[in-house]
Amino acid sequence: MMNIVLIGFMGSGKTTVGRALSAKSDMEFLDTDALIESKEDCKISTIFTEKGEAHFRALENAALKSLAVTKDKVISTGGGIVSSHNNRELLKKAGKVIYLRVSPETVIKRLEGDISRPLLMGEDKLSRVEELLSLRRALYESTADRIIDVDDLSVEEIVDSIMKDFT
Ligand SMILES: Nc1ncnc2c1ncn2[C@@H]1O[C@H](COP(=O)(O)OP(=O)(O)OP(=O)(O)O)[C@@H](O)[C@H]1O
Ligand SMILES: O=C(O)C1=C[C@@H](O)[C@@H](O)[C@H](O)C1
Ligand SMILES: [Mg+2]
Repeated sequence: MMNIVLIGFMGSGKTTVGRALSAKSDMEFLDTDALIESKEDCKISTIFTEKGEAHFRALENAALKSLAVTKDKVISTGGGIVSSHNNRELLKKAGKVIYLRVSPETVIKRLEGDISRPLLMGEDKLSRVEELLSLRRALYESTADRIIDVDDLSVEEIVDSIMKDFT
């Protein structure tokens, strides 16, 4: 089977849902953020502070390219991966793309106290999330084969909803 690729904003649950989907479906799990951290042997927050966002985006594009040749995997992505046109093309080629759509309020609730997401570190997080989402919303939607509104769904419900498409 082709890959299942999860996209969506920070805190939408791509990593959490991807891992649970992998466990339930017996498909291997890959996460672009985790691939970058292990290849660079460095936390994403450190890559951002020491090398900058542009460098991180180059690493992310390379990670995604390396996944384009895989199959039968569950692939979770970084929240900003849709920002580049090349990435959007690679995502569509990589497999069935599922957008986990989340509201800004849910993002804030889920990531309260989190310090691992460098783009959400300053004051007034809600405005920051709304601003980033307004730049990305259309990109997530146009890249996705399917959209799931996840605000009111448990991880298990999301996993089951995705698996229904493949049985
Ligand atoms: N459906 C859900 N219901 C409740 N909590 C959830 C749900 N999905 C994810 N979470 C929680 O939200 C937090 C963020 O989830 P996760 O790290 O999977 O997001 P992500 O989309 O991978 O974010 P990023 O883009 O930054 O990698 C975690 O604490 C996770 O347990
Ligand atoms: O939304 C984003 O731009 C990001 C999301 C995370 O998954 C990481 O890829 C990184 O923190 C950047
Ligand atoms: Mg993640």
